[in-house]
Amino acid sequence: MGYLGMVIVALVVLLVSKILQICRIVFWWPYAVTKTFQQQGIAGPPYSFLSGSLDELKKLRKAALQTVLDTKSHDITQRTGPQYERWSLEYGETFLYWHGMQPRICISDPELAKHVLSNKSGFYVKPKHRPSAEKLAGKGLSVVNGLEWAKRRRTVNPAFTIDKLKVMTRQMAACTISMIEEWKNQANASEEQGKTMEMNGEFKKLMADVIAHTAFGSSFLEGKEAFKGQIELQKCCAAASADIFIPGSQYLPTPSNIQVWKLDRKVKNTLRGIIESRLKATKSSGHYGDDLIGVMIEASEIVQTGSGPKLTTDEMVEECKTFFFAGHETTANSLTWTVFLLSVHQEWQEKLREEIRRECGMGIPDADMLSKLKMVNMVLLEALRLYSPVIRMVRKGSEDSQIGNLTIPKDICIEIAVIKIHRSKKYWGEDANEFHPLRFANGISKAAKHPNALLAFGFGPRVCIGQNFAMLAEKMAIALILQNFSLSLSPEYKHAPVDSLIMQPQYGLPIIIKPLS
Ligand code: HEM
Repeated sequence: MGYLGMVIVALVVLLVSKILQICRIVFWWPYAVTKTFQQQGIAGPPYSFLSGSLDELKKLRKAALQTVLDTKSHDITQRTGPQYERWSLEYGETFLYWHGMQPRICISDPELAKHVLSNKSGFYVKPKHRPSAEKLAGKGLSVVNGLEWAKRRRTVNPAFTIDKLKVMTRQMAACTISMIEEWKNQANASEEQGKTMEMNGEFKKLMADVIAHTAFGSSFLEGKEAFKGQIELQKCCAAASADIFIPGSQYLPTPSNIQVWKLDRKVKNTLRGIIESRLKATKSSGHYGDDLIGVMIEASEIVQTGSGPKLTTDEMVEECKTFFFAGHETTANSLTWTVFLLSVHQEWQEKLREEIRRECGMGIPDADMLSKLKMVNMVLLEALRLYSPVIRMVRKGSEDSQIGNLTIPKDICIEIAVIKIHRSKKYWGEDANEFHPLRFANGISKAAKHPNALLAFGFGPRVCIGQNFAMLAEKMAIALILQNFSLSLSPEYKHAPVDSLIMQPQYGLPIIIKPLS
């Protein structure tokens, strides 16, 4: 056989092995996975070629989006996670479905969730995001695994110490006061009795402001510019996440990819600019600053003395993106749902106002005063339970593993249905779908029949690093708002929570605000 013949044979062998590999993934793998779980008594919606269960999922979501719920009903799973209701009814509490080509075991038991999230044996890692989602969240703390994750967590942790949070509380107050002043101007200029404001938009602006100030200090204006780009990216990614993903398609110059590339470049360049000018300023002043980039630069400087983890400028850029991605929409929406609940349950609005006046008077609250607002805390937790911004968490076993009675082969994703755990009657009682903040009177671990039934901030080593920050920012906002305004739900409001990566009100939250004398 000549040289050309050998090349042709090699190419044919390569082609055949590739075809076999694709057939294995596309045909054999779904069959084998389904069989493995059937043998363990686990069923689920049937697998369709390439799209898995996504077509059915899309249909369920589309139908759910047409509905509007009763304002007083907090039983929202039918709208925000219709697949959980339908599939657990048809196939049982634990079921298998296909997120495209990716098999997912869906669990809704807090003990199983605890096992996965505590990750004691290091088995369960965060699965790789689709490339579009990676552009959004960055390749920062919330997505990396293993040693890289440990290094990032160690580096960013000092940004959330009590001392740093106290400094940040003052910035939170300043941002919230500027929002309140604007509301007062608008309410006073309004000829009606009370002014209608769309709260979800207001709280997104507020949280962008708070995070820009706490992350970038004096460079907050440039920071806000970067975040604007990231909000645009989020819209592109939310649209892409429901579609089938074809590996490699992210490199094709399609109009949506080109838009994502441009936005990503803009966000990164702006953040790089902020970090580089801070590096220069730090060299001349010797001060790092109390904000996130100050903390990260300080951590990188320690490196040069050889005793700590090094973070490059690009890694810092990724962490800034993560900080915004993980903290902005979550906190803004958590605040939105709290205000919604306080407008529906007027008696609680009164109770909180009394507590705020008692502990903080009419002055600007500080971190110590905020820590005394027990009832505000309970209401925030109940809002996080009923309207958890993060409705699911996903992990992947890097080895075969055992969860309860189930053997889960390596590479199968485990989806924790937070929304279902949060309203399980088995753990929360018959009033699981009702607003009852006093269930948290003795703390989170005593509120339900399982100490870890509240998973709004996750659990285990990867628990939300910003949870104290978020609770402080929310308490500050609630305290200042209730000191100054009474809130009632506008008749225009449509109760339509939607899962758009983060749970939010589909048509916003119009609230009538009346200044208090
Ligand atoms: C009410 C507001 C918030 C909610 C409900 C929330 C929820 C969560 C949840 C559920 C996780 C765990 C995800 C998982 O295990 O898969 C998480 C992780 C994370 N959160 Fe939050 N979060 C909030 C606010 C914030 C804020 C304000 C920040 C930053 C300022 C932040 C930064 C992060 C980061 C960096 C992670 C990843 C931690 C790691 O993987 O080590 N979050 N958050």
